[in-house]
Amino acid sequence: MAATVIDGKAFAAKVREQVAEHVKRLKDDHNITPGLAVVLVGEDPASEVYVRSKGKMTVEVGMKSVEHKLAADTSEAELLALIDQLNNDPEIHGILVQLPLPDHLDEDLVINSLDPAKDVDGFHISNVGLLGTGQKSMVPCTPLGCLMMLRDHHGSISGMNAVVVGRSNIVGKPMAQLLLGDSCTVTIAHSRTKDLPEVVRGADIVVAAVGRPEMVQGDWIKPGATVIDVGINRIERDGKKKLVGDADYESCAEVAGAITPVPGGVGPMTIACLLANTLTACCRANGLDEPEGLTA
Ligand SMILES: Nc1nc2c(c(=O)[nH]1)N[C@@H](CN(C=O)c1ccc(C(=O)N[C@@H](CCC(=O)O)C(=O)O)cc1)CN2
Repeated sequence: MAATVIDGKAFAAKVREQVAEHVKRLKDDHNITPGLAVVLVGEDPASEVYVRSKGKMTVEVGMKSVEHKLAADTSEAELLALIDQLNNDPEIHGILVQLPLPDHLDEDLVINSLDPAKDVDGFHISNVGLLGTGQKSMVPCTPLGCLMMLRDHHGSISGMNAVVVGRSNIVGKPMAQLLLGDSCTVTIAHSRTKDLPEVVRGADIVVAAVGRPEMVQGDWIKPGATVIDVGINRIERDGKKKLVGDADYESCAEVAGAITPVPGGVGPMTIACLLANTLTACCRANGLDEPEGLTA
């Protein structure tokens, strides 16, 4: 039987609608407008597209959007000075530094210079520690989006076996923490895991976040399992450019119970969750209740 396709694009639109309703209420009841600052260093074409969409969607949900586009040769000191200015700006509740950064900039140093309360990417070491210890934190957008889709599809994922294929700080590790927080039995696997197909075959939930085009194959999937594909890989096939995930969609969809497509699955949820996180950061900064259903 063919898998149910989890429509991330439609789900993300619903999340953005909910965010917009909360933003309106914040304005009407408290005269507060959440503000998001996005910092882009350099001219990576994909990053430029993502930053443009973030700005557009921020404005669409009624928030204040600020974009800082810096030259590729911006020094670390200049970038840190801008972050310090944003950390101290009361109209800015969320700050995001678009990744990847040019090689001469120390990503960890830059991320850890953000005010953790404004770190809407959830990459600051304080937020990583808070998430790892089950405390209130800012949660990385892509894993949060995956969790929301899983909760929506399954209701509860408690007790399910989840295998996260990939161990990045941005997706794999926080994803595993979130699944554990929802009482899954979690395995973090990766490209060097011994007998990876057999490990994945034990999973009720497979999160493919390994960064290798179409690596997870249909015969690795337990019949009826849910496949969440985080990969975004631009490949060329039959002379045509194509966007594919880290799971081989055709073969996995034949066996899985549900699957996210690429494009139109996890990707759109990333920006929707960024907006949700900005709203959450704004509510926390103002001592207001957090929006229900939009946090981990
Ligand atoms: N500071 C950050 N940098 C990066 C992050 C991040 O979460 N924070 N994630 C990615 C890029 N990214 C957002 O920044 C992002 C990637 C993909 C999508 C998306 O909607 N993808 C579409 C396909 C779009 C396309 O055709 O290229 C989809 O999957 O349907 C949104 C945001 C790295 N950097």
